[in-house]
Amino acid sequence: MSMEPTMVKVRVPAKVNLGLAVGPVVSGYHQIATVFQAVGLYDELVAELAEPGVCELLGDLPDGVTVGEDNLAIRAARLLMARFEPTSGVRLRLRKRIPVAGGMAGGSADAAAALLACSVLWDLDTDPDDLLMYGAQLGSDVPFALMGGAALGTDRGNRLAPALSRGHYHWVLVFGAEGGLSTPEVYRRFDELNPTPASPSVPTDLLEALTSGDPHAVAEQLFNDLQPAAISLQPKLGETLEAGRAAGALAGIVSGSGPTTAFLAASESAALDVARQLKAEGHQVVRVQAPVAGAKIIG
Ligand SMILES: C[C@](O)(CO)[C@H](O)COP(=O)(O)OP(=O)(O)OC[C@H]1O[C@@H](n2ccc(N)nc2=O)[C@H](O)[C@@H]1O
Ligand SMILES: Nc1ncnc2c1ncn2[C@@H]1O[C@H](COP(=O)(O)OP(=O)(O)OP(=O)(O)O)[C@@H](O)[C@H]1O
Repeated sequence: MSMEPTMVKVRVPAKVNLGLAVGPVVSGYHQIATVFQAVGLYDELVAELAEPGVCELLGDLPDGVTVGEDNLAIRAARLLMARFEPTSGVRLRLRKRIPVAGGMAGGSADAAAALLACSVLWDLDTDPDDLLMYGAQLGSDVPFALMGGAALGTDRGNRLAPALSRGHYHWVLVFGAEGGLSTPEVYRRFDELNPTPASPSVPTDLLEALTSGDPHAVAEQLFNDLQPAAISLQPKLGETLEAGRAAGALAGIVSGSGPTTAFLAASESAALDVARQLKAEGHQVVRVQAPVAGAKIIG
């Protein structure tokens, strides 16, 4: 009797970049230095065994994502299928909560979830490092979605080292009200605004703040080199950042390439107050804790 499961369910988190330094382009990608933190906002993916050769995605997906071959979850499953030629196929079901084109690595999260789910479903001979390597082939943010927690990312963002982190952080996320932002477009605007960027690095002050466990210290060190580019494409983001600070957040930043904005609060009750006020002003708001684990099997 086979002990292999016929169905695997994976939960995978979104990310924020606590610091994002962007440098020059090398081979089509910007060199970056970033501190990733996985936050408690999750997509869920179920992978079920299917007839040989089948690789398909079902699910009621939000605007901007299709179930077709370009979906990152499908691309991840296809990559493993081509590499390992499993005897059965796979049917994926995706439940998205991470905003699409929101700067929180939602598509990357789904690719990470599919890699993990399919490797278990097909009982593949892969270790965590193999999955990180396949992830990097699918997108710069995919390895971190597998790893979770807090990490330093360099090169294209795909080369990871775990970062020491103490404490729990309370964030209020505000989703973009004017649709998503295209990551390549934000990087292009960055190039227009910064014709000769310096080689990127993460300040040790940020890493030290993270080990202190003090949200006030971390709040002082938050930065995002893509923020001016994102604001230049969606000027209202500047007003949202102001609103979050006025509502009592310690600091606010654009998350990654935006347009999600992330506000760090001093405590859970402070986050509740910030969220309540921003909601009353008409913003679409979610409260999350961080750091959380990376892609994980939950059934
Ligand atoms: C903004 C961040 O989310 C910060 O973590 C990432 O840098 C973006 O990572 P991602 O969405 O996984 O990006 P990928 O799917 O690898 O690349 C999409 C496109 O974004 C641009 N891109 C991405 C990553 C990078 N280091 N430099 C880039 O210039 C490139 O035009 C690339 O073709
Ligand atoms: N499973 C998926 N979920 C969301 N978008 C996907 C997925 N697969 C492919 N895409 C495509 O990728 C584009 C970027 O989506 P995504 O949600 O990953 O953006 P993002 O969160 O801004 O990315 P990042 O933070 O990594 O830059 C979408 O516009 C969509 O067309």
